[in-house]
Amino acid sequence: MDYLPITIKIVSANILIVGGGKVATHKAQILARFTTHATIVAPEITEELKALPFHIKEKTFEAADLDGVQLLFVCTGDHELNHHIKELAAERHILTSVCDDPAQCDFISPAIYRNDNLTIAVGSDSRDVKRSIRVRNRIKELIENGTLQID
Ligand SMILES: C[C@@]1(CC(=O)O)C2=NC(=C\c3[nH]c(c(CCC(=O)O)c3CC(=O)O)Cc3[nH]c(c(CC(=O)O)c3CCC(=O)O)/C=C3\N/C(=C\2)[C@@H](CCC(=O)O)[C@]3(C)CC(=O)O)/[C@H]1CCC(=O)O
Ligand SMILES: NC(=O)c1ccc[n+]([C@@H]2O[C@H](COP(=O)([O-])OP(=O)(O)OC[C@H]3O[C@@H](n4cnc5c(N)ncnc54)[C@H](O)[C@@H]3O)[C@@H](O)[C@H]2O)c1
Repeated sequence: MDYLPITIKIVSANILIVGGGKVATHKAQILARFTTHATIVAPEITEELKALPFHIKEKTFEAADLDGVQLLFVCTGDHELNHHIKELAAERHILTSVCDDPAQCDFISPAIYRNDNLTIAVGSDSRDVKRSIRVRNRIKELIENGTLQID
């Protein structure tokens, strides 16, 4: 077991997503359920991502974009670039998740079910993300059809 499940207070954290494609959009949509305070940097950014209440920097990533960042999602489609950004972030001790390389992740995003203040987060230590999503969906269904009581 390499990963400790914890919940992090992010309301005033400096969060950066590098990348503006399918995966970055997906991560940002989940993030937007928890905060309005994040920055996106990428030369091409989807319309769905631009519609979120985040700070958009439509440009190529530079090392200076990491200044002051506390939590980083590296989500470009370029494996080498992702690796390079992770190295820059490590020098700066920034907690980083790399979308295409679980072994490089300092943290991993679980599949989340949220009901008021109750959060159920399902993870597989990065081994089988489809299983995490499947189990989260089953729990959600059991709660929503009344089979699993949470009150
Ligand atoms: C749960 C969720 C949370 C979130 O993202 O916030 C999440 N991935 C989600 C979606 C999703 N991921 C993938 C597909 C396409 C599946 C398909 O092919 O059909 C979809 C579905 C979609 O996009 O709809 C594929 C995929 N995922 C990773 C890789 C790279 C690799 O493993 O090498 C590849 C393969 C790329 C490839 O090979 O092409 C990596 C990671 N994905 C994780 C989390 C972490 C492990 C969590 C755990 O411990 O289980 C980890 C390790 C790192 C991280 O990202 O934190 C979120 C669901 C949110 C929700 O439903 O609410
Ligand atoms: N972690 C996950 O949940 C998950 C899920 C599915 C896929 N993936 C992996 O994620 C990766 C990204 O996939 P995608 O579909 O989002 O790719 P994509 O091609 O849709 O998007 C790539 C993004 O990277 C940006 N980019 C490229 N060069 C850049 C630079 N120099 N600076 C800043 N941004 C730059 C582009 O502008 C674009 O917005 C793939 O390797 C895929 O295997 C991860």
